[in-house]
Amino acid sequence: METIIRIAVQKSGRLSDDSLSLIKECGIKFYNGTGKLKSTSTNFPIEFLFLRDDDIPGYVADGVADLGIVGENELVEKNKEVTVLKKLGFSKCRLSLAIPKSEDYMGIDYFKGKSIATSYPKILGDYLTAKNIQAEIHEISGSVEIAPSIGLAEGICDIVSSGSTLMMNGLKEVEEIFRSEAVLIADPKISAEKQDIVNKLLFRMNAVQKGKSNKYVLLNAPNSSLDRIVSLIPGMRSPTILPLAQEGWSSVHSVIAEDQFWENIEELRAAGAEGILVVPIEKMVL
Ligand SMILES: Nc1ncnc2c1ncn2[C@@H]1O[C@H](COP(=O)(O)OP(=O)(O)OP(=O)(O)O)[C@@H](O)[C@H]1O
Ligand SMILES: O=P(O)(O)OC[C@H]1O[C@H](OP(=O)(O)OP(=O)(O)O)[C@H](O)[C@@H]1O
Ligand SMILES: [Mg+2]
Repeated sequence: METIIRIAVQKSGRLSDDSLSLIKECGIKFYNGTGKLKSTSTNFPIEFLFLRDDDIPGYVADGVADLGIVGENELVEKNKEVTVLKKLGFSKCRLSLAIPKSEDYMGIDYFKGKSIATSYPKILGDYLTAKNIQAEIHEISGSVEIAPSIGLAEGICDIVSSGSTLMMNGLKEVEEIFRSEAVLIADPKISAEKQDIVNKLLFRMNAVQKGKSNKYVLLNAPNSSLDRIVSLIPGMRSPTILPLAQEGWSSVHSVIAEDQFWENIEELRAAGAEGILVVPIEKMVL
């Protein structure tokens, strides 16, 4: 029988769209119609399980799924034996302590003897222990931001991204206790045959991620500036240089890192580059 791997992804929520887009960008085709909780790819030996994110670390640790995509917050909270293969760069958020806007806050001692509502009792408990704060942790599974206004707790510890949910509920963020993003996790006891398939998937994911974090750049420059320009955008091996129809000018093609983009462009212009085009890269294999 053909070996096939299983990946657990969130059925619907903050991780779902980016998880599925990443898999599609890896060229893997599958059906994910509403209500379908299991699906097999038509062109890659992988089966999908669509689950609540809370269950993903446990399924992977138990070997029910070989891989999973989950937030680091959920992974640390569930404290299961899994291997983190890769940070995925999406669903970035933080776990923070928040209190009613009207309260004065002078520091973490504020929480001594207070009650705090959260869906992350382990992460919060470990944090409070490390800070030597005794507080009562009130575990609830969702809509945590409502807790202070209904008298359930004095503060909360929950996920924050833009901060708008806190604001809409009359709360202010006072301590960030954990930073999170989506990660690809694996069962540490995976077989060698399955590991081969995982490696193929990782190769594709790396190519997609590298493509996203780099740009293809094309520009024109006087030949006298070429040395300087080549030193600014050395590219993968070295830039391509093609002569323009106009005497004394060349076209330079190279790759630059997205996060150095604006700095590079300024320096390239100062070095005499003009007609600069920057183009997205779909995949990049080094
Ligand atoms: N506002 C946000 N911005 C970015 N990432 C977020 C945000 N909220 C949550 N996340 C990340 O996405 C994960 C899933 O969040 P979501 O709100 O979809 O979970 P959920 O409601 O527990 O879903 P499920 O029904 O699967 O249990 C979180 O554990 C966190 O890592
Ligand atoms: O800082 P913000 O940008 O407002 O994001 C934070 C909110 O996002 C998440 O909830 P989500 O909207 O996913 O709904 P849920 O509570 O149903 O999971 C999280 O639980 C916070 O409540
Ligand atoms: Mg959940």
